[in-house]
Order: sequence, then C-alpha cells, then structure tokens
Amino acid sequence: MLTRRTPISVAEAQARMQAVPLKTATEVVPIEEANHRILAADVKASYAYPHFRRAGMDGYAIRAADDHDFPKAFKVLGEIQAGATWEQPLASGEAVRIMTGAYVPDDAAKVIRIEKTRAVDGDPHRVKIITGESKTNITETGTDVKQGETILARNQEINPGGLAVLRAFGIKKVTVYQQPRIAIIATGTELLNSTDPIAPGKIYNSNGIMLKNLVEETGGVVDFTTQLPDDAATIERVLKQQMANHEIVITDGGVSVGDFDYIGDSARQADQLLFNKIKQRPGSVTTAFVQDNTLVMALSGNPGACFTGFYLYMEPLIRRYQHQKTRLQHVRAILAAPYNKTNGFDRYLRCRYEIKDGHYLVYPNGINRSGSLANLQTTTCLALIPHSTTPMQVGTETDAWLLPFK
Ligand SMILES: Nc1nc2c(c(=O)[nH]1)N[C@H]1C(S)=C(S)[C@@H](COP(=O)(O)OP(=O)(O)OC[C@H]3O[C@@H](n4cnc5c(N)ncnc54)[C@H](O)[C@@H]3O)O[C@H]1N2
Ligand code: MOO
Repeated sequence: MLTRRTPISVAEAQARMQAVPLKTATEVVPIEEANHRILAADVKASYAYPHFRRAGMDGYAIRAADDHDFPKAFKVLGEIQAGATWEQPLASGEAVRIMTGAYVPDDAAKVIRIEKTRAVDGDPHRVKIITGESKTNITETGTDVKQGETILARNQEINPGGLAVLRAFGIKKVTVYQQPRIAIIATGTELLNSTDPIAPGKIYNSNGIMLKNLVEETGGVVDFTTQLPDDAATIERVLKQQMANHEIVITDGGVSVGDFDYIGDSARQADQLLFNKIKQRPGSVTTAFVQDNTLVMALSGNPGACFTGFYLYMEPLIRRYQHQKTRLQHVRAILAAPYNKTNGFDRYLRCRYEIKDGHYLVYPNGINRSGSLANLQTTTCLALIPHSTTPMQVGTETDAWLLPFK
C-alpha cells in the first residue's frame, strides 16, 4: 500500500527501540547448561579456596622448627597423596612425603621439593634434605578466595572459565536472565524451501538462516521460524499467532511499498508504530511496532539491509533483554579505499577493517547494494558514509562499528 512515511534518523530509531519496556525475568539453570548465559545474581563462595592447606610441590613436609642447618636426615612417617588427609602429629626430626595438591599436615610449615632431597641407604623410612627452600611451597587456605567473597558478579556472561569457578565451589545451579524467545517470519512468494531445486524467479530464504543464527549468537532463543507466501490473510494470521506467544517477532521482507508488502499494513494498524522509514541505506524501510506488549521488528527482505538492520536495531534489544550492552564496538575509523556513491541518507557501508599504526582503517567490502549478499561472510564492520552530494574522500575519518562474531 502506498502511504506517506515520515523518515527519522538512525539515532532516533535506536532511541525509540531503547525506550521499549522489556519484561526481563530470571530462571535457575544447572551449570552444565549455563555457558554464555547472563548471571542475574551474585554468586558467593560458601567456603574458602583452597579450603585446605595445599602442597604446591612434590616433596617432604617438615615443621618450621626443623627448617635450618641442612643437610640433615629425617624420619619419614608416611606419604600423603592428593585426595588424602593426614591426622598424625609431626614431631621434630620427622617428615612426610607429600604430593602436589595434597593436604598439608597442620603442623608442617614447609614442603621441601624432592629435588633437594636424597635417599638414605635405600631406606624408605628415612630421607636426607640437602638444602632448604626460600618458599613454603604451601598454598594457605583462602589464598585464592575467602569464604563469603563474590566469585562471579551478576550481569556478566558466564564462560568456560566461570564454569570452572562455579564447579570448584560445588555450585550446581545458577540464576540467570531468561533469554528472549523470538519468532522469525520470512515473507515472499519467491522463497523456496531449502530442499527445493533452484527455479527461475525463485530464491532460497537466505535471510532466515542468517537471522536465526544472529539471534542465537546474540543470546536469544529462536523457537519458531517459517516462510510464508505473500498472502495477506496467511501473513496476518501467522503474525498474530506468533505475537500472542512472543515478546519479540522478527519479520523480513514485505515492508516496502509493493502490492504484496503486507507487513507494512500490519505496522500501520498497530497500537504503537515506532517507525517505518529511517534515513539510512540500506534498509530505509525498516519498520518496528509494538502491539499488545509484543515488539515486531520488520526488517527489509534485501539481504544487505536485513543484515545491517539486525545489527543496528535487534542486537542492542536482545542484549538489553539480558541487561547487557551492545557488542558492536564503536570506533573512529579512516576510509582507506574509495567509495564513490553519494546518498541523501546516511549509508552504513559493509566494510572490512584493519588496525594500522593505532588507527582503524575501513575498506568497502565488495558490492554494497542492499540486495547483494556476497560480502556478508567477510564483512567485519559497518562504516558510516554520511549523506552528502559529494563522495567521501579516502582518508576521511568517520564512525564505524566493529561487528561481534567476526
Ligand atoms: N517503488 C519502490 N520500490 C521499492 C522501494 C521504494 O521506496 N519504492 N524501496 C526499495 C528498497 S530501498 C528496499 S530496501 C526494498 C525493501 O523491500 P522489502 O523489505 O519490502 O522486501 P521485499 O520487497 O520483500 O524483498 C526485497 C528483496 O529481498 C529479497 N528477499 C526477500 N526475502 C528474502 C529472504 N528471506 N532471503 C533472501 N532474500 C530475500 C526479495 O526477493 C527481493 O529481491 O524495496 C525496494 N523497493
Ligand atoms: O532501504 Mo533499501 O536502502 O535499498 O535497503
């Protein structure tokens, strides 16, 4: 349907997205499933770490009072393996053979490394310590973490190192933010199923697999995907169904002014139309609306615009849902190769970047049309070409956003 649209700036569109209230909730998950989840509560140490005095070297544990006038011989009381404990008192002139990681006897003050000892006449019950040690080779209780300390602070993403910390303290479950569940609906009668043979006029739903994986890498859960022909009734029915079950629905295609652009119609009828025209290329038709507490992000069908639109509007929203900032890194960068096209709208150019002499250099990456997709794999940043009637000169400084997952 052809109606007038009021274009707004990218900053304004992002601000309107940012102002959408999100109902974030928490859930408890086993730590085996917690990698990459965002902690919603501080995790405290229920005991110190290490929680016993631990040998840092293989050798012989001795008392402080015996730690002088080497070489001298000691009686060996026995052996402590890692995992065992030791109750027997250690008297002067006595030593205990001890392994790295093992429990140190309470009255031992030092572990003399095995390299500094010799056997005495092949007698397993005696050892001669040749020289002393400056270090104790004992890790005292709580050296790493004191009891009650915060071991992992809330609002951070758990990673494999963090899982090691949790396991070390015997923690079985953690409270994390719920991930937003997102439905993705691609529209277009031209869309084939992945198993169909390629056919004239038809294309595969390349945006679908890209969006699904972008959402997942950003921390969302995609629990519904479909592709629909340009049939107003079908699109409306499926969109309504999915809106009833989701806080966020992403659509792509059908937001322009063509005869079959039905998503645009839904947007116009919504409670709250956030925007349906942005002063940007690619993806000027990118649309967002809220209805019954569901946000619908209608991205353009053009692959370049779909990709860019995801990063500019969806990525920050999915991150915010879990109390995280965007992972796009804003930098000042220098246009390092020509881009001669001019535009009435700001262009978010798909580029590759490198760092040279402390500067970010951005290189336009192949064909930058809205409908082109060959550069999507190798694009590592978006660089701003401000709207102008003259091309931006090579060497000009501009804003750029480094993309995550690249
Ligand atoms: N008369 C006008 N025509 C168009 C205008 C305009 O202002 N006046 N705007 C153009 C611009 S700019 C864009 S961007 C596109 C936006 O179109 P839509 O977002 O509505 O998308 P479609 O028309 O459905 O498709 C555009 C293009 O993308 C292909 N496509 C669609 N879905 C997929 C998919 N899932 N995977 C891969 N490719 C997809 C589709 O086949 C088209 O080639 O409108 C311009 N037109
Ligand atoms: O708005 Mo469209 O700029 O070609 O993607």
